[in-house]
Amino acid sequence: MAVQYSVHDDVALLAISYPPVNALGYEVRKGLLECSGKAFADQSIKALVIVGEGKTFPAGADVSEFSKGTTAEFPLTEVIAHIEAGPKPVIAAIHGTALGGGLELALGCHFRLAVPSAKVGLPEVHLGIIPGAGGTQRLPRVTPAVKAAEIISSGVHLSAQAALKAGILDRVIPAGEDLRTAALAVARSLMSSPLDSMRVSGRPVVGGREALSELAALKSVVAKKARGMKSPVACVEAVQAAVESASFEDGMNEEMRIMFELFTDPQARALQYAFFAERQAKKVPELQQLSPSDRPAQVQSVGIIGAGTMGAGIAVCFLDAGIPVVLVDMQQAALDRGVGYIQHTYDSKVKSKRMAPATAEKRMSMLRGALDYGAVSEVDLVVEAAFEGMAIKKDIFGKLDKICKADTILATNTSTLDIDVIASATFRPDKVVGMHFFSPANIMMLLEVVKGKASSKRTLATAFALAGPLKKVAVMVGNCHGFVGNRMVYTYGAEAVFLVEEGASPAQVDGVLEKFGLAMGPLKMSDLAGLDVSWRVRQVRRELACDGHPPK
Ligand SMILES: C[C@H](O)CC(=O)SCCNC(=O)CCNC(=O)[C@H](O)C(C)(C)COP(=O)(O)OP(=O)(O)OC[C@H]1O[C@@H](n2cnc3c(N)ncnc32)[C@H](O)[C@@H]1OP(=O)(O)O
Repeated sequence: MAVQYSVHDDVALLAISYPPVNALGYEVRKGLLECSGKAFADQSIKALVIVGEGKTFPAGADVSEFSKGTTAEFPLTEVIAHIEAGPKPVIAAIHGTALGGGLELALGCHFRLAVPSAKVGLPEVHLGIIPGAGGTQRLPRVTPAVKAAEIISSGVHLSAQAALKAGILDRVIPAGEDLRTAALAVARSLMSSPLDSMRVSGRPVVGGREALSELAALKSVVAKKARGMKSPVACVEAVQAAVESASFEDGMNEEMRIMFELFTDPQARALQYAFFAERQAKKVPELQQLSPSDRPAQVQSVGIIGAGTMGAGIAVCFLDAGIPVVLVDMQQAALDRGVGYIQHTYDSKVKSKRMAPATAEKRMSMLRGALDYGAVSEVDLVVEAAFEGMAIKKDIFGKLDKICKADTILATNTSTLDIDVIASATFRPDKVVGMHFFSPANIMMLLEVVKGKASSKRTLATAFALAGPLKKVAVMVGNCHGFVGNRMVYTYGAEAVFLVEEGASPAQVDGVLEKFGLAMGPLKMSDLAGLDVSWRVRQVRRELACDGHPPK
């Protein structure tokens, strides 16, 4: 049973049990409709509570159904309308993440209660769609329309406190208090209250038509940032429809029209594919069911060799994850530049109010600069981010092997070079692995974990597990020239250069691709990564080339 029904005196408790995230799939929607109908019809029941079993309130509609077409059976919009229109108060008791359809369900309830650690949001925009079960119409009826549009178009997850402040939640219970007990008490306190004012759909849009000029301004900001993505703009338009429509029903019809248009769009299909692909990438067969000795090592300190753009960017990733860093460079000037880059990164976050000054200070206090390898002798992991040259890398790894404690994992950030050759410079090839970050390392999400022929499961599992705290998407790749990311970039970059050779200006080439939606054109990207790096890579590719073909 996807929804379990239990009676607590005069309150019915509907517990959604549909692992892993209680997504609102067919069985859940059917269960909610049946169980709420049963409670509404039972004279001895005076109120209902909806909770999620396990780790969360529903985290959204079941995205896996989108391509199967089963969302049309017991549509979520109708389930929510049935609950909202019902004759008895329904309390949403939220823990974990009430996202997308989950928050839409809660907004259809008459009271929203949450634990302090709960998060809520409408992240549909990341799947190329808009909240299509009333979210764009109900959210602006509990929080100002412009704020609603910001929340929906950004897909941000709000903390329980922020959601309470915004009017999205009605109460946050103190930490440690039992959610179900608190929800049952709220249900009892509301049993004889009139329901009309508790039905969000019956309320006016917060801010009314005066919000329209601010919404228009927001739409142009969002359109600029969206770079061709349709859903962020559509999110604002759906909220505009809430303001402009004569009734809630008219607004709902417009939401449905926009949703229908986006639902089958290739952008939505691609983003939904990416959603599942990212999760699939986590499931590396050989790293499933690890024996205790193969499980990831605790990484409590990190050494980074090379204070250039990559090294400094990687240092920021670890500092942000709360892991102390020793940054090593052989040149004082280079070390100063690297530390300066890190300081500048935090200063700009503080300046733009994205980080509290105390947090920035704490991160900087976890950074130590050094001019010799001896400084990393005791760290758990070293990430080498020196120049892209095999002789340099082998020399560094040989030295690290002698200096570092026996169980230190040695990772290289090489973007192209053979991990096995680098590992051969050590007496611990099982503890050598590639951890290839993409420039700028503290911003780009992808982390290639490169598997050498001797890399042990524990080494690979450690590098892979770091993706969590580093907030990266890790992908396990084989050891070949350029791995996966750069093999794609070579072809893409080469075509860009051919266009320049044929007469287009670099600005034109980048401009067209940026207009298409890329954050940065390929030629700007080469500038950022360093033209010297590309040059070195081309030299190696030429040396490795066989009969004029690129290396395998
Ligand atoms: C009509 C409505 O407006 C339309 C919608 O509601 S669209 C859906 C909106 N909701 C979302 O986009 C939320 C998507 N999910 C998430 O952000 C995250 O999964 C989460 C924050 C809930 C949990 O994160 P985390 O703990 O890191 O677990 P994560 O690995 O992402 O997911 C766990 C599993 O749940 C699945 N899952 C998560 N959300 C899902 C969803 N909405 N539908 C189907 N499966 C989902 C994942 O595919 C994964 O399955 P797997 O173990 O088989 O690979």
